[in-house]
Amino acid sequence: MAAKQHSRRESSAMTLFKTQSLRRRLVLISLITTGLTLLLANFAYISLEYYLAKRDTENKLQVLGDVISDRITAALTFNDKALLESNLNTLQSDGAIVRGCIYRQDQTLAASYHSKAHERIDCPNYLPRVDTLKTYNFSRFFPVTRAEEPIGTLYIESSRDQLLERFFQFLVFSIIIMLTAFALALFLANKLKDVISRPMRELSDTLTEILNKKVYSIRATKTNNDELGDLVDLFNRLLTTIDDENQSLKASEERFRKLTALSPVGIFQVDPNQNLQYVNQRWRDIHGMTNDHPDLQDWFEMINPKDLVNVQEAWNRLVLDQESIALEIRLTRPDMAYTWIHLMASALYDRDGQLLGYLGAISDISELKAAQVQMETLAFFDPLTGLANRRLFKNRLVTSVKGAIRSGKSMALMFLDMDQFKRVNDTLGHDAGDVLLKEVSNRLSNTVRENDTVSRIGGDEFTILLTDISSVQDVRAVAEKILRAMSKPIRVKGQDILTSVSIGITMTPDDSTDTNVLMKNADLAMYSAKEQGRNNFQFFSEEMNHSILEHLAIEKEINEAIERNQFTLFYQPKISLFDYRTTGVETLIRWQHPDKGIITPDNFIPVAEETGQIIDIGNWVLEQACRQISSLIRKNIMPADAKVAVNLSAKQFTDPDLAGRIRNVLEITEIPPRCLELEITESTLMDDVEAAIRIMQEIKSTGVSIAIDDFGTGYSSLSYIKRFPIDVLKVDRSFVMDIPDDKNDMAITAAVIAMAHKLDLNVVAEGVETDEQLQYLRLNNCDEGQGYLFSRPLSLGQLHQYLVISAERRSNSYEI
Ligand SMILES: Nc1nc2c(ncn2[C@@H]2O[C@H](COP(=O)(O)O[C@H]3[C@@H](O)[C@H](n4cnc5c(=O)[nH]c(N)nc54)O[C@@H]3COP(=O)(O)O)[C@@H](O)[C@H]2O)c(=O)[nH]1
Repeated sequence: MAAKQHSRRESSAMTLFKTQSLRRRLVLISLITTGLTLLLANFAYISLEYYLAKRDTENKLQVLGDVISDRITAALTFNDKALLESNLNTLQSDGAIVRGCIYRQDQTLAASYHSKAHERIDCPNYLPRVDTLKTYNFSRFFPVTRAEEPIGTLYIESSRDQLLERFFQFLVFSIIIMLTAFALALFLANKLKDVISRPMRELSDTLTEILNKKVYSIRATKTNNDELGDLVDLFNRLLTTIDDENQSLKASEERFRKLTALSPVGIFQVDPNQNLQYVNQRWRDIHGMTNDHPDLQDWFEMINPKDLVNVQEAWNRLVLDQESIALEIRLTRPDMAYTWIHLMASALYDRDGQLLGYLGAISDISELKAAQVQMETLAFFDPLTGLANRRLFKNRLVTSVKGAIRSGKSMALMFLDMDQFKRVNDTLGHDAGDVLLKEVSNRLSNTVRENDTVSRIGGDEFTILLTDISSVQDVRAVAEKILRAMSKPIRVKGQDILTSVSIGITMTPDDSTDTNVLMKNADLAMYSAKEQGRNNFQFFSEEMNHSILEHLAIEKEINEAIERNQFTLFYQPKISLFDYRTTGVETLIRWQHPDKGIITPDNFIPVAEETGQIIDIGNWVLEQACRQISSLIRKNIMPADAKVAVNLSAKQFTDPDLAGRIRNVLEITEIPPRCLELEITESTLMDDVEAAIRIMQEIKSTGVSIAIDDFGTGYSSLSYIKRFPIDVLKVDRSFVMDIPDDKNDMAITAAVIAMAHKLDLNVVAEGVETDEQLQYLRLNNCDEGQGYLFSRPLSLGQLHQYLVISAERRSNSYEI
């Protein structure tokens, strides 16, 4: 308990001490240290003094006692009081001796002495016992002996007063010294205060000033070069560091403010208690808020109810798990404007990882969303016709097939391709083409039910999905309805245009349930409809697939034929209808198949055209024909002004290397450019008239001639023919073959010849087989003819022979 009280007192004293100013504590410590040191020193000194004085007195008593006891032996034996007293009186020499007493052996007083200063202190009549002797003086008993026989006792008592007086004097002296030392300590402590406490005070004042003024450029003054000076240096360095950091913090804060002010993004900060702490102007603009201190609750109230749950969940993740969040939110602003925003936010920590709040950025994505909607519309709908596009069609096809499988009903897929759309586009322009497409789209949409999907999947290609089909008859009825709808003329740019479509139809699940297969089926059926003469519909059949397989087999075989040099060239002469000279030859390829014999080009050129193999084949034909005919010309077997005509396929015609290739062939085969003529079908040229003109100009720049092949079948307009840089026009065999039976064809043939002459073109009639045809052509001034009447296509050897014979006949003036 006492210990507890003691320790409590001690701790409260310590607390009191610790709360004192440093200066006071320094003074206290100095005084306590000085006081304790002096006290201890004085105590030690006094104790030593006392001990030494006591020892001196005792020694002195011993000496006196020994001397006197020795001297008084006889006097005591004889009880000579006077002598005894005389001996005792020697004690007078020592002022400190209080009394001296001599006792006989029977312990009675024999003689006594006392100092004058202690008259009242007499010797007791009997020898006092040591334990009963009550005196604060020093005293001692000495036995008096004679022949070692005790005969009495000497008692001497010395006063302590002198000792005490000396002690007292010393104490007074010590106190004076202590007080002086205290004063000195106080003085030194004050000095120490100046040395230690003042710089500290100054540091503290500087710090207070910095804190009050918030000016971190203030520095403490260094007055000492000691440890305190070092402390001031360190303090100033610390201030410099703080100042630097403060400056950089200010700069970064300024940057942040400027950035946020200029930011196209709305920036906000929320404190850990979820109060909106800061928002920039852009944030206010996006939210249409003018309030200086917007409230987070107000912001939450702007959120579209459809997004509220999402936002709450994300917000909880942010504030509870400190997870970063990013989400798109719809807001209704105070001015009722509907806004889409993109919000990103994450927790903000200080350097020590203490949560400062949440920082976020908001951008207005309303325009982006609108564009997205527009893009989605564009992504799924054809902008011209408003019909579903290929992508939406494919989605619907997948869904419809699944629906058909589920419901057990049938679905029909129609693939429609407009007949001759390209011609309208090329002749009347793209605006007209657009009008046509829109009208066709309308008619198609009006022909089917609302549940059915009409799509425009390419330029002039459409698809129709007919769902819930009960019988093939229903599909047939729809296809017929479409053909009927298309048969009415469409008014475009003041002209009535007649258009038609070719329709391929496939059914699910009967034909397939695979959407890709269905697409392929419908496509095949559509091509079949085209082949059947257009403006009709065809249902898919397995035979169509077989023709595809056959197609693939041919493709493979063509590759082998190229590798194994199975192609050969035949030449069909062209004859002048004025003098029956051979004006040239048309090169016609043949395939010498090892198993199937000679295969004519109609059976492999279309496949080679589709697969692109025609480029290699065509290049080979061009080079080989030029080489062979050049050789015949050089040998004078072929007339020097005769031409070799080479057919160019559509793919070859659009090959960007064509002109270069021609130049190269002319060079390596050494055939004069005027001896080479390229035949390009009318339909190839009409695919893209402007491009065709450009390519033909390039071809013409090589010096070779161009002939339009199969003229009359490609629906070309006279205005284009006028612009084509061509030399020859070949009237298609289909017009010649019905001469003289078909008056129309005859009239067309005559008109074409006349028109070609007006355009300064040479006219060649194809497929001349009969004399009547020849006569009619001659009558109409057709320049040249080509056909079985003159010669079938000939091998090189046969041509050689033919030319030799013709030359001979000519020299014999033979005429047909
Ligand atoms: N791109 C290339 N096409 C070529 C090449 N070689 C030929 N062809 C084209 O193939 C088509 C068929 O040609 P082909 O079987 O050789 O038939 C030609 C003649 O044999 C045939 N002809 C000629 N005269 C008559 C005739 O009096 N009666 C009749 N029934 N047929 C006749 O006509 C074909 C030539 O026609 P054209 O080319 O229109 O002048 C054919 O389109 C060839 O062009 C080639 O190397 N590359």
